[in-house]
Formats: sequence, structure tokens, C-alpha cells
Amino acid sequence: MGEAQIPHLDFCVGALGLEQKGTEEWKDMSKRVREACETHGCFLVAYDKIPMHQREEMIVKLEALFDLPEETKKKYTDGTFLRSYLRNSNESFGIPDATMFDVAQAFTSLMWPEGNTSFCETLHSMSSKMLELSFIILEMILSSFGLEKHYESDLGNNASSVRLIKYKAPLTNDQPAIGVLAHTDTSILTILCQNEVQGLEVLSKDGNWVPVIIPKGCFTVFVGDALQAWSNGRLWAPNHRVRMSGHEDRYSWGLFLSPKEGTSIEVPEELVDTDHPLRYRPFVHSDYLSFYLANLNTSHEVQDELLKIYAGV
Ligand SMILES: O=C(O)CCC(=O)C(=O)O
Ligand SMILES: [Fe+2]
Repeated sequence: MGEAQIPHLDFCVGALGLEQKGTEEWKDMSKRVREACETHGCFLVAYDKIPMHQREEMIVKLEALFDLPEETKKKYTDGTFLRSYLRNSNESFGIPDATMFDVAQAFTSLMWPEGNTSFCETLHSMSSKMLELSFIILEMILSSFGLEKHYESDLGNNASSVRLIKYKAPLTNDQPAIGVLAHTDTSILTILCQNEVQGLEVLSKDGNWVPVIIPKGCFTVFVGDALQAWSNGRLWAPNHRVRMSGHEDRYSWGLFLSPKEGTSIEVPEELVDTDHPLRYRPFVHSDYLSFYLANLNTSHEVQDELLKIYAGV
């Protein structure tokens, strides 16, 4: 009511993929993706190259992973936030480069020294397919701006990380429990999927928290700070959070496509004009990430504005 719905796009029709680049269907969908990223900073997408049964299997496997003893889960850490098991208002594992088979295998062997081939295969295969989906969306955005060449020169210089999350159902029904506090993602793009337990909310441009009701089988896509900065603020990285209610645990799986370590984000000159004066200075994305992590637990107002504070002109 008054509040525009989060757009729901369907990549299944015509089996949209990179092979369709340049076709009318591709151009039409690119325009819709870009509009969603400008207006909402997020959208829902149906994508059947990742079949439903694979997603369902993945959720069962996540349950088994989080059911492992705490001592086993804690073995997974290299001392950094990005590659560790973390436990706060939720539990999560950050796995950079899970799309590489040896990385998926090393993670699996640490959790199941006796072996768990099917977990390893699902982790690797789901991550790779979600990475492919993020490439399709990124290429659509670049084509809609007519800036395909920037795929090779800057945004194509990327790496991915997977985050596996379990949110416990709240102990009481009195108040929704915090799953994740409001934040923007530092990524270029984030692709999320989850079990049937809802709870994701996005802050609209006019300042209202809007529940994102995710239909079965859909993925949620968020624009991250790196893409907001690169696009000179034309695309928008919205704040989002997770609030838990009800009696069931929520499992989610995110793929974060980010600039590779050391890559600079620089607004292309084509996106600067009198109507769109330059909003962000060039910056090294990994330096921004350090700044972001150092300020993660400060007040909400600051969290909202981290990109602007760091790189705004
Ligand atoms: O679990 C979710 O749906 C959202 C997770 C999220 O926002 C994040 O990990 O950045
Ligand atoms: Fe997020």
C-alpha cells in the first residue's frame, strides 16, 4: 500500500543466461534489473538453472552442518572475520572462494574428517551456480548502461565469498528477535537464498522497513556498496536486516561478489554529468572493507553512512 513492491523478475522464461547476451529478451530484462537496482536496490529472481531439489538438499545439509558439535565448528577460523565460524545473534561460516573445488573440499574435511562427499559437492556446485547468476546480473547492469567494456577493465576483477547462516527461532513470542542488524553489504552484488522461514527486511528510500517476502524457489539480489560507488550512486545499496519470529530456525546462504583484493573502485566518466556530479572519489575496495569492519558496531546512524563517510566527495 503506497509502498512499492520489491520487483520479482523471472529468468526462467527463455532460460535467460549469458548465451542470450544481446538478444531482445536480454536487453528487456537488463532494463528491468537496472530499474530495480535504481529504485529498490534489491529484487527477487526466479532462476531454474539451480533446481529446486538442489536448494532443498542444501538446506538439509546446512542443518547437519550447524548440528555439529561447537568444538568442531570452532575449528574453522583463520583469525579473520571473513574466513571463520562466528557466533553472535546468529551462527555463520564465511567461506571465501567456495566456488573452487579444493576450498570446498578443505572446508568439508575440517568439519567431517571422516568425509562428506555430498556436502562438498553441494557447497561447490551451489556456490558456482550462484556465482554464475551474479555474473549474469552484473553483465545485464553494465549492458543497460552501455558500459560492457568496464566488465573487463574493472568490475570483472572480482572474487566471491559464501556465507552460511543459521538464525535460531526466538525463545519467546513477545518480540521479534534480531537476526542481523541493519547494514549495507560491501559487495558489488549479493545473492541470497533461504529456507521457507521469512524475516528479511529492507529499508526503502523513503525510510520505511519493508518485509521482503521471498517466494519458494526465488533468490534475493542486493546491490552492495561497491556497485553503488562505481555507478556514482545511480544504483542503490539499501540497508537490510533480519528479524526472527515464530518457532522455526532460519537457514540462509549468501554469495557475495566483491572486487578482488587491491582493486580500486572508480566511477566511469560516462556516469558523471551535470545531472549526476561525481559523488565518490576512487578508493581501494579492501581499504574500505577494513574501515567498514572497524565501524561495524558503532551507532546505526554511522553504519548507514559508511560509504559516504569513507569515499563521498
Ligand atoms: O540471511 C539473510 O537473509 C540476510 C543476510 C545478510 O544480509 C548478510 O549476510 O549480509
Ligand atoms: Fe547483508
